[in-house]
Amino acid sequence: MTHLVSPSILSADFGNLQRDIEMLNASEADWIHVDIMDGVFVPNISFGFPVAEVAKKHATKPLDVHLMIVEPDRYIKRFADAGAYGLTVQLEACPNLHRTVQFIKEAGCRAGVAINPHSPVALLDDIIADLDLVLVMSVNPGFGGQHFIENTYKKVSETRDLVAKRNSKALIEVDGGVDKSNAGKLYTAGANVLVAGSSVFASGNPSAMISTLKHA
Ligand SMILES: O=C(CO)[C@H](O)[C@H](O)COP(=O)(O)O
Ligand SMILES: [Fe+2]
Repeated sequence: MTHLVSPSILSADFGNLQRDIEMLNASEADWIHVDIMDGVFVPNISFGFPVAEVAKKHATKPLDVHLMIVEPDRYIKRFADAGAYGLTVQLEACPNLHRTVQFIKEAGCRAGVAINPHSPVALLDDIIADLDLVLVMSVNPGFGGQHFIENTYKKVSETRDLVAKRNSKALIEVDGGVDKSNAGKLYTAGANVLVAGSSVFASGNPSAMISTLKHA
């Protein structure tokens, strides 16, 4: 079973971003999670291309870019050019999701789709075979440091069942409120990739916390 950790730089120190990314390079982190928020799809604005490019410049690990933006098709090529390894769009932001997924692949990136806490896993039924990643949101997107929603475990196991049923190769990622208290249970439910922002960067020893999450 694949167990990866993707620390979110949303919780990094932006005054010392290079230092924090070098810490991630030296840690057991597998990917680096980059949260793009537009203030329209979500009620918060995080950062855009310049910060993603700094992440790419210093990171030795793949960038796992999570687009919490409306009309993501307009920006897929630019994030691919900025060095994204994976591009994950929100299902709720994509009226033509199949086309968006093809755009991501044509841009040379792994294609991910995120579902919000209120969106049923069944909405992925006819797209999951085309995906490299499903991101099950365990908070309402827009902010770091929120409380983990318990219904996520059920959704992760439903996603695992759908991946098997549709013979999909998609990894299952969970994002929001992930910490050492829920990481092991998420892996047991079927998660492959855990995103963690505040639990990593607010801990006294981020690198050790990444290892704790990876081996939970
Ligand atoms: O997509 C996100 C928020 O919308 C972030 O990736 C997520 O919240 C990570 O932060 P934390 O681990 O602190 O919850
Ligand atoms: Fe995220």
